[in-house]
Amino acid sequence: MHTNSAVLFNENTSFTYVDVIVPLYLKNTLTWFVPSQFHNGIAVGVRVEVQIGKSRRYAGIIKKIHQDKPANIEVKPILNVLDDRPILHEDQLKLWAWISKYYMCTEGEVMIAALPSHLKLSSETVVVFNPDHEVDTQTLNEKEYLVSEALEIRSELKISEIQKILDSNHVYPVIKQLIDKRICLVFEQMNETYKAKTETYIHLNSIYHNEEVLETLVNSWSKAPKQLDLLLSFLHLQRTQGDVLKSALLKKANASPAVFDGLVAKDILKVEKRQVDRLPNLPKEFNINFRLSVAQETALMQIQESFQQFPATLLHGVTGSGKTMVYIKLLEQFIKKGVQSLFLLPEIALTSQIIRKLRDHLGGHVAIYHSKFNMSERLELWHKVKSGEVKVVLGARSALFLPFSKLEFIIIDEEHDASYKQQDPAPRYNARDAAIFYAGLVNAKVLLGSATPSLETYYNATTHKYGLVKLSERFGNLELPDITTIDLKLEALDAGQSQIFAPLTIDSIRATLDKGRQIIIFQNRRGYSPYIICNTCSWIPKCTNCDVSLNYHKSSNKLHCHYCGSTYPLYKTCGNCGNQDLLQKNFGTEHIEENLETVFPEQKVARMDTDSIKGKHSHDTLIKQFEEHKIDLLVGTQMVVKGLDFDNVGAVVIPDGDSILHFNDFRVNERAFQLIEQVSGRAGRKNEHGQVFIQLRDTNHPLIEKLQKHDYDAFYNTEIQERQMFFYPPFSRIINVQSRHNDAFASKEAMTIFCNFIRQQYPQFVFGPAQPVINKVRNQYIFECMLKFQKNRQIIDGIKSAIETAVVEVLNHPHLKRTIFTVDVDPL
Ligand SMILES: Nc1ncnc2c1ncn2[C@@H]1O[C@H](COP(=O)(O)OP(=O)(O)OP(=O)(O)O)[C@@H](O)[C@H]1O
Ligand SMILES: [Zn+2]
Repeated sequence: MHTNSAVLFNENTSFTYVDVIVPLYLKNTLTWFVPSQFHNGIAVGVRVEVQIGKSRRYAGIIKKIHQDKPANIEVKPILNVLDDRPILHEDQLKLWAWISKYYMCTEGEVMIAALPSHLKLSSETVVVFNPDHEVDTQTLNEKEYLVSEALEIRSELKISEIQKILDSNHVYPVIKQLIDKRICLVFEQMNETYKAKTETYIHLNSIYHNEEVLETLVNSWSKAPKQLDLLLSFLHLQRTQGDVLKSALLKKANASPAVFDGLVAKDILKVEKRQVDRLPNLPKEFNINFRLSVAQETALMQIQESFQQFPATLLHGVTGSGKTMVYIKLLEQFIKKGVQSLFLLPEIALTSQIIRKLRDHLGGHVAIYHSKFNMSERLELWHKVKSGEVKVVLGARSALFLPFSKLEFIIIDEEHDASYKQQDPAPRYNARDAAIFYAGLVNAKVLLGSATPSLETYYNATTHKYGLVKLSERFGNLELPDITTIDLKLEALDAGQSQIFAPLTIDSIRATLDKGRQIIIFQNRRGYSPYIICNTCSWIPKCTNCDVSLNYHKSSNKLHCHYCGSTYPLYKTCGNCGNQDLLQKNFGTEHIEENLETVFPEQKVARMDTDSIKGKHSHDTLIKQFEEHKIDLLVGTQMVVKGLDFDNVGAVVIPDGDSILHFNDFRVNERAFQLIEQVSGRAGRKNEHGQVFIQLRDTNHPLIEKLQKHDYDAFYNTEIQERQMFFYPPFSRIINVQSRHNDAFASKEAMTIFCNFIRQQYPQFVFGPAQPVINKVRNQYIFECMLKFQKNRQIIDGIKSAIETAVVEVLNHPHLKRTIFTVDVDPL
């Protein structure tokens, strides 16, 4: 009975509760009770340790503090407060909430995408020992020491194992400390392959920091005079230069590594492997050593005027017009004002080229947020952005989630790029659109840049929802390249030397090479040949998990599935009729590379696609080699298209234009125009006029003439009419829904029930169920439907809630409960 009276007593005083976001797929935000000892530590944006279920623990983020006891459920207490101040601002949480609502995912899923892994902890988290960090054990308390010692021996531990080691469930604060002290890292599969560059620094064992002890050591030195010499050189260097690099020490003392190792063995010198910032810490200085052209200057002024009037402005500047220089000028102004800016780029365009350019002119004011950088660096940047120390962040879509304190300017370069949209997993958000929403929240100005804007953005600009500024000439008054078509109906492929290029194309390539200029060959397909087909019965080998045709890769001499990565041995005979007459149809980048090597044996050929950059040549190395003219012919996929700036490209060749122009999607024309105009735009950017050669059969395709005139407006005017006629975006909104199940019938039934449910309410909006072109991936059968409807707030909200109800409805059928639904809002 006395327990009851205790509760009664407490209910008179007010209880404090917190709503907490945890990095999980959970439909509803959960609520915890805050024990009184934590009352002073809690705030919105602070991480707390919470338990879900019997044993799983998470570091969640406080979203709301309140006094409303949730009805009908037992509320558990939070276990710990992990931060002494919020790790993000309330505006960030508003952005999370918007993304979750708009893109129909949970805030937990947004949290997973938004936070660097070092800020996310859960029972499943694995922490690893940081091999590059010398642990100064004196700075650790007993618990931290125990864990760091265990980590050093075992190199990785699950959080549950750490709980055992400490014989306590309260381990999150200890782990947080160890992360802050850089002794442990949170393990992430993705980063395994990335090896940060390290340099070896030397320290004196701290017992010799005491002058007397050091003197005794030196004076009583007997054997190994070379070691003593080295030690003295070290002491000298340390006094004169501060941090001592091992390489510098050995050079100065002219000593061998063995002598050095002797001093380490005696525990006199200590070795510290320090991760080198790939980017040197540049001074925060400007170096604006260029002048804008008259056209650029005018554009700059118009952008500033437009900022007074519109929340977002489109800079529509042709390829090579120098949009980057205009961005740099604007960034300079915002930095000088003391406020922050965010420069977003598609991941793949985030190369050392653009990084170099920004840092050349804006120095240490620019920081980079890149998935290639290690996790400690990302955590450090997180804090520097929050404190306002960092003024400009250059990054891909996830940089939007950084905790800016006074963000006033967002650049979204190559705004048309589909990789701003995250495909898988959820949140399936478009960082461009989320950035525009966020800018509205914090009152920042947005500049969208592109030579080939998306239809949606150009529509917004021409209907005065956004401002529009044009930059219609290339810098240095260079002309845009000439586009020539090579008609494959008339020009047979060169049967002798090449099954890929027509003789006319080869002649044109040769003429360009003879002038000492470089060439880019664009083919949007990896591998050797996209598919193999039986000449007798037309059988095509397919992936048994994914129902897509397999691609032959010569380097592995195997057939590859580009969807699930499975490989298959090469077929010698047809799997259907047994005939041995198998043909390779079409060609991928690998085949082109090989072909060029045969036709141009004297020239250096290289390939840039996701296969080639995994190996010894990284994306950046290839770009650098091409810049330095060490490569004559560069074959590549989309990767060669994105915003690259080379000075000596004489020609761009597109060997298979038809495959770009014919594709089963309502955005085919937009994609084709963007792709061809962008890849063409890599030619003739400096000095001399560039050429583009497109091999194709469909030479009368209406896009070709518009491309030849580089007439975006003509393309837009035709395309926008078609969109209106067929009620596609930007005139309508689309949500795609897919069902997946390892049983084909179940998947179809699930989608059918789903569609019927939505149809009851919105009969005219549902298109489906349908089987997508690729209808089996990783042994899951896929069915889909498209919901297409008016851009009307009420309808959109209605449809979204109907989708949620319909999913629940389907999953209520016992035999369908394992169906996976994915919802893609504004799919690309
Ligand atoms: N004002 C200027 N002074 C000196 N060089 C300039 C200036 N403007 C542009 N350039 C040079 O012209 C080239 C093209 O500029 P930039 O790369 O900014 O074009 P862009 O508009 O971004 O093109 P794309 O859309 O094709 O990526 C670059 O090498 C750039 O350094
Ligand atoms: Zn497959």
